[in-house]
Amino acid sequence: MASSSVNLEEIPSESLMNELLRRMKCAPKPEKRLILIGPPGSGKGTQSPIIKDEHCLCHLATGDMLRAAVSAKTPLGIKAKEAMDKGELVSDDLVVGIIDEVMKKPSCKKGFILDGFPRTVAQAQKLDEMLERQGVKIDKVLDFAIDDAVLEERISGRWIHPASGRSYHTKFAPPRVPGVDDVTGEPLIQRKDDTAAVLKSRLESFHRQTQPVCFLFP
Ligand SMILES: Nc1ncnc2c1ncn2[C@@H]1O[C@H](COP(=O)(O)OP(=O)(O)O)[C@@H](O)[C@H]1O
Repeated sequence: MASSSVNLEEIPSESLMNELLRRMKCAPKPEKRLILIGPPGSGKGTQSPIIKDEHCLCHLATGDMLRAAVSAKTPLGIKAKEAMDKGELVSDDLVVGIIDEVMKKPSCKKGFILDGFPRTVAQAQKLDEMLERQGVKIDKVLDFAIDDAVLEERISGRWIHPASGRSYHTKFAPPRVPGVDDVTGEPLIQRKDDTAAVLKSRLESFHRQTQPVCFLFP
């Protein structure tokens, strides 16, 4: 058996124990590949971490990845920022490139949750090609069919912890301490696109470009 090059002595015992417990819990879990589709504020980002932990999957949230790229001012982030600020979709080729890469992460070995991808028919066709190359398929598509009328209150009260993507809501899911993340105590922020005006544009993009994707799945 190959000897590990990692010096385990430097890793805290609690971290080692937690990782061992996680591996024992995850080992018997079947592989699962899920797509979550729904309008902004429909609950994809809230439900994903719960599903991820229960089924030992990686959570691939294209919005979070794009926001990280924008904040790091990477070439990808600079290209994506303008569309995101307007609530429009980022170009298919940019997003397809991201997903193709991250799906290969070791943490996606048991499967993944696609949150916010595919968002166009072209992206769905590219996803089919990626899955065929990997010899895997989508097991379930969860359609968060929420009425537009309730989304503005959800979006305008949403606060997030940027580093983890954990989301809160001032009325429906308040943090234990106002304004700070329950786990790290770090400050929460509101997304630049979480305003009534930008939501209108995001909903228009959703109904025009993303909703047709739902009809691709039996
Ligand atoms: N698959 C995608 N294709 C194109 N643009 C995307 C995609 N995923 C996210 N984006 C961009 O990132 C923004 C935020 O995405 P996300 O966090 O999933 O927000 P939402 O709450 O609208 O689902 C979107 O409004 C869009 O500009």
